[in-house]
Amino acid sequence: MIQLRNPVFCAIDTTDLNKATRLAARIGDTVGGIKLGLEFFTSQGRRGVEQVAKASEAPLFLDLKFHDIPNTVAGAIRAAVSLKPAIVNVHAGGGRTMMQAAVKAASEAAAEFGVARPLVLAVTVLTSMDDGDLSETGVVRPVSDQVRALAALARESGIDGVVCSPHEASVLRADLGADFKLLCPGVRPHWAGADDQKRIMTPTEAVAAGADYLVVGRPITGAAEPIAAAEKIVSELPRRNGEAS
Ligand SMILES: O=c1ccn([C@@H]2O[C@H](COP(=O)(O)O)[C@@H](O)[C@H]2O)c(=O)[nH]1
Repeated sequence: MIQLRNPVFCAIDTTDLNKATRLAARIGDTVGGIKLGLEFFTSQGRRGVEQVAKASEAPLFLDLKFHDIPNTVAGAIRAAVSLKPAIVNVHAGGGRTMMQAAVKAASEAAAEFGVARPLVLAVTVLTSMDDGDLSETGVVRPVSDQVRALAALARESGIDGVVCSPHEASVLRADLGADFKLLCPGVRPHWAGADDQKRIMTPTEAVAAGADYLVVGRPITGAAEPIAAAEKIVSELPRRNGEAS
């Protein structure tokens, strides 16, 4: 269980350590959490993550989307847990045994390091993909069917929730119940462009569809006034139980 002031995680996608640290320090009081992903981690590594996390009180989503054999993913999750993230993730396409190994490694590492176990989420189909993109990978059923199948497999494997687009949130909520976490990138306020995202909704629509957490990057980080952009997004969302006013 993670406590957030609101459901918005700001994706800080940059290779620049100072920029990431400054933004995390400033935006941590506005958004619910911050997200660091492959671009930042590949350039700045663990030390970079530690510095950014220290600059902000906000919970950290370490979005490294592990996709490898079970033993390798377990080792990577173990290393990630020592950075005290609130959320980590793997690709559901890695399969049942890999997802089970990830959850087990997260529990064991949390106990060993004396930290809270992060939520372990599974990425279903990337929000940058539509039916045509998916079929080019050899998966010929519609994105929505593939997301449902991967989410069901993730839940059976002990995973806490999935990364999906807001388009699939309502059906996954109906399929998998209230406790299964739905984290949605592909979120765009009406005043922002889609960029490379293909399955998008506005923040308000995404929450109404059943998303627990929203990930918003460029509409905030690319704005002339990132804090004002984040405030605008957050202020339009309904307040939910336990969220700060
Ligand atoms: O399916 C997915 C999984 C992860 N992401 C990540 O979320 C952010 C979105 O950034 P925007 O700038 O708001 O598009 C980014 O870090 C992705 O790596 C995703 O978009 N879709």
